[in-house]
Amino acid sequence: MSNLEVLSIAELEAAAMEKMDKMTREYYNSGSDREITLRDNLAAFDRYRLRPRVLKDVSRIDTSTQLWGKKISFPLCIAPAAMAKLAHPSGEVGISRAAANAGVAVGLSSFSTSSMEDVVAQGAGAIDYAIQLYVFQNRKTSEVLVRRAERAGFKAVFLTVDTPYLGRRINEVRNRFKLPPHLQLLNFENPGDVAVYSENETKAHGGDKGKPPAAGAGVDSILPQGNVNDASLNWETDIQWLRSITKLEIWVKGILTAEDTLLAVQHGVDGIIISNHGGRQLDGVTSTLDALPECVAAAAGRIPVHIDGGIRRGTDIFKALALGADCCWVGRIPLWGLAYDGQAGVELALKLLYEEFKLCMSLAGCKSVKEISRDHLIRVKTDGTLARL
Ligand SMILES: Cc1cc2nc3c(=O)[nH]c(=O)nc-3n(C[C@H](O)[C@H](O)[C@H](O)COP(=O)(O)O)c2cc1C
Ligand SMILES: CCCCC(=O)C(=O)O
Repeated sequence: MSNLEVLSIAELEAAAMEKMDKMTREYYNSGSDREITLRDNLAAFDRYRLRPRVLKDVSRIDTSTQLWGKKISFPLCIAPAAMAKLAHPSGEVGISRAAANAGVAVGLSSFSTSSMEDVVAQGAGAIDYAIQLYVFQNRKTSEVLVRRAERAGFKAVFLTVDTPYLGRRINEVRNRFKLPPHLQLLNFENPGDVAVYSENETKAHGGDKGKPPAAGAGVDSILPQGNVNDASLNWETDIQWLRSITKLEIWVKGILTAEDTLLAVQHGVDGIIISNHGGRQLDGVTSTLDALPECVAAAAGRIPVHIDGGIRRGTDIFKALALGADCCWVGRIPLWGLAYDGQAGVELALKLLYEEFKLCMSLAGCKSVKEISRDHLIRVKTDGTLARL
């Protein structure tokens, strides 16, 4: 496989699989429980076909769009995903360099294995960054992180709201997920913020294979007891709390309904990301593409609506835009790129997606992203017949 030329994201995924150890591969790729949502995120895109228009002079195509007042080369950015150095030593820095070369924005996980300052430095002002935020029981941990991101030049906070508790990913428990000792979570400053367990403590935390694993023996074992995600997070007080500690744009990541879209608008958030955490949280929730139309209708143009989950091809980006998304984000693909060939692998992934998207726009008769509309799609019903939107 590794000797073959990688010509699609599917081939990149296959090539990356050979490069990762079992713990990393399964941590990156899996979803929660039966993985119904993980699979449906991808399948949803196949429930639409394209309705191309012809004779539209597509000799010049503009794939670009705007995000945070800056041009991005096409509507596809890099979603925050934890611990990229499990894939490759260049980690989030490699991803950031690739994104800067491709002209797209980056979301950085709270749990990155490169420091936020190092990551932002790679963009040299050419691209923008969002810091993804987990709100911990010790709010000070989150506050310090946000203030540091503001100083480092991030443009937005992505408040992840689908994780009051982490979903149950069987692989993490079975593989006794643990951050290898040579890696560190570099966005945390105080020793008690994240847990670095000794061998004995790891056992006490569920690492003893002879015994059933303790609750929280998955990836959340990197958090110390007493400072896990704050499950009391709520609309009534916490957008306001976040607003009181930062001037950055506040985006809510993890919305799947019109009701929550309306609440996001009412609470003055700057944008939302339709997301189910890549099928890693509540299994059985709707695919993000299926959730998108009701959220777009509820937002009614008042705030930008972005989407992540299951995007693997240029045509997927096109379909999400046709259903009203302003921009798409990818989580696993950059990790696969990194595992395959470091920064160059991420660049390859972004190039493939860019070229596929551009070709799709051309062949569907769209000269600019603004021209992509619901009229370019038709839905495949369960009985196989087609229905206009
Ligand atoms: C290995 C991995 C780690 C992730 N870590 C985070 C994280 O730290 N914070 C967060 O908000 N989302 C996290 N996500 C979710 C992504 O931001 C995104 O929602 C998801 O990956 C999109 O689905 P896709 O992988 O199909 O593109 C993670 C996803 C993966 C696969
Ligand atoms: C405690 C780390 C959580 C990372 C994450 O969000 C994920 O694995 O999906």
